[in-house]
Amino acid sequence: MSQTLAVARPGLRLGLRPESTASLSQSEFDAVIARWLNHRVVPELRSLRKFRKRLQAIDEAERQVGGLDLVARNCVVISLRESLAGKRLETSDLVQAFALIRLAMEQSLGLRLHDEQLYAGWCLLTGNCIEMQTGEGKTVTAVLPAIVMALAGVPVHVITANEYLVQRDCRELNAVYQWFGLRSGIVLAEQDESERRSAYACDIVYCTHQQVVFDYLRDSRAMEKHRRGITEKIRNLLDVEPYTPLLRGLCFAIVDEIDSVLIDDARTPLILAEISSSEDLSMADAAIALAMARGLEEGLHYTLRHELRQAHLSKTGLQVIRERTQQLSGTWQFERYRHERISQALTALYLYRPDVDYLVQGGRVELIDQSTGRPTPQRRLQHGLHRILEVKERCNVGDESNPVSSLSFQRFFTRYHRLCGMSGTVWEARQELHRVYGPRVVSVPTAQKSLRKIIPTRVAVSRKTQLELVARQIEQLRSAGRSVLIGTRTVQLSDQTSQYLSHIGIEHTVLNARQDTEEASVISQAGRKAQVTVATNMAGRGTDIKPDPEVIEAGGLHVINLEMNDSRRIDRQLHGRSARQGDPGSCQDFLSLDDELIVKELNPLLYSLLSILVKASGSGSSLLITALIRSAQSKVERRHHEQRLAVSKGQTRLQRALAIGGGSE
Ligand SMILES: Nc1ncnc2c1ncn2[C@@H]1O[C@H](COP(=O)(O)OP(=O)(O)OP(=O)(O)O)[C@@H](O)[C@H]1O
Repeated sequence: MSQTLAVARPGLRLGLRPESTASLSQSEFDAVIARWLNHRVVPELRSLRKFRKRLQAIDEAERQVGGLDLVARNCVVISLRESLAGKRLETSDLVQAFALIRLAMEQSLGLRLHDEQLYAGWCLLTGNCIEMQTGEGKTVTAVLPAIVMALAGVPVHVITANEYLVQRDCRELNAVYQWFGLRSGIVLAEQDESERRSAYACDIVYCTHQQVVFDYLRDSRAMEKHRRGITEKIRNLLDVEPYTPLLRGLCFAIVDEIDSVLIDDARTPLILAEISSSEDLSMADAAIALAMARGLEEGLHYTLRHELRQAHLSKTGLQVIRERTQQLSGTWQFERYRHERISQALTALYLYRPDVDYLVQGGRVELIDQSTGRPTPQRRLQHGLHRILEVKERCNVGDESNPVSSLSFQRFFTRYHRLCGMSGTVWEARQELHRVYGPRVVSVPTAQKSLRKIIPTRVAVSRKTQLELVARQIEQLRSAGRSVLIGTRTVQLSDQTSQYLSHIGIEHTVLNARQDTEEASVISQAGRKAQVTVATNMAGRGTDIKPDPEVIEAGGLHVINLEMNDSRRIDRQLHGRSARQGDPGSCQDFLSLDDELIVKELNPLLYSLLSILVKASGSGSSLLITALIRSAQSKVERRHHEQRLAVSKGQTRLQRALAIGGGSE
């Protein structure tokens, strides 16, 4: 059986599955997948009311299997496995699978799945995306479709937003998978090829979207090289081992935090860097471009468009550069290259800031993901910009790393046979998600009424006033016995806040892209009595802060958001760290007029109006203040939406061009 690539043969998207890693033959495997991934197989029940009948059946099945001893129960699991992987698929099998999973969860984790979670699990199985409020237990819900699919022999990818969640979720849920005799594995950036290979060979793999896309690109590259080598092989009659891909096909993916992964992160394609030297900018050229750019004057030689992160050279600017590069040889003599390099150098100098847009760590420039607050070491800016940033920050990385392949998330995720996902904040993005990726969003009701108290947004006249007022609030909350989480968008503000709190003697812990080694322990302590945690969005999405019983008694965790995020969804994720699973808690956006996003996005007239309102209210709140702030945020949301569209279109064009040229990726 030959190995095929999804890219090369769009009809055969299972092509990356190697024979050696599965017990089924290819045709059996395809039949299972096709049957499983056919929408008609699992009846869609898009309301909890319609699902009630099925819930009764699950309860009944659970009562029956609950009374069995270990041996009898294992026999039930084995026959279910055979049945799920067999010729016909019965709804009764699914009911039994759900009943067994609920039982397994209770026995191994001491946690009983709510009816709402069972309903959400069913929706996932049918290829939908579910919106469940933050803290309602999506992580454990994903186990339902993961186990059903894995028992049926379908390789499952559980994809989440960061490696902290990858490790946490797999570790916490491993006992349930073992209950069914299934193997789960994790893929991390630091792993070598053999570790990745054994992780992908597991029934259920936890990984980030970056890792799975990189591995897919690597497989594609390796197989392309192998394919090209065939003629040579035949010519020389050499017997060379075929390349075995890491991935076992793109079959079924459950994407946790789906709006972060498929929406927020889809503005830039992922780039695979490899050793080669001709295409990217050399260190020497980057240094020349920077030196030239430093000698130019804003307004006269160039203009900056902050919102688009672009620098534009004026006619005078172009003329000056032409004169100054006359002595240089090579590509410097081409107008287009000169223009592009100097524009990129201006962008690197004035539109990318350390500790806000990137970190300099271990002699490398690492971009900070604005929605998660985490460094993204494998992401590189295109067209030489990353190299210029490295030279700007005096990183001596050499000329070794060059981009060779790129793939947008839009293209990658639509290659899965079935894609489903979950998030607490996906409703706003439902249309884009459906249009671009396919799944529809189903809203799942909460198991218990949310007790989260949302305090109206306040805006302080300056950063200084903001920190003073927030510090006062922290004192009050601490003396009331509550715990406090202070959220910032940038590493810079988290450092500034931490310095201020230290200065006035408020004890606290910090979690940001620079101080991320203690992540698990910072999170585990964040719910303690009088505990103050200052964190970037690293402590946002997905993080489960468990307040101590005495903190819950005192009113739970209070979240203060100091900086507006690029989208309301990210703000809401931060709020969602409070009041989880029916506990009390509260949250507030406490912004400042100095907030970069407000300053940049509001037009001068509206900004003046906002300043007047804020000053008149004494750093307070009003509906009009909130509306003005939201309008600035909506502007960014619209722009990002357009950027995602541009990435999609760009990749489609590239793909068409390659198809004409006969390329595969
Ligand atoms: N059925 C249940 N019974 C009791 N506790 C549960 C149940 N389901 C989940 N939990 C607990 O609720 C907490 C929150 O779960 P989880 O982190 O999965 O929520 P989430 O919906 O993914 O939140 P977020 O949207 O913030 O990521 C966890 O501590 C989990 O153990």
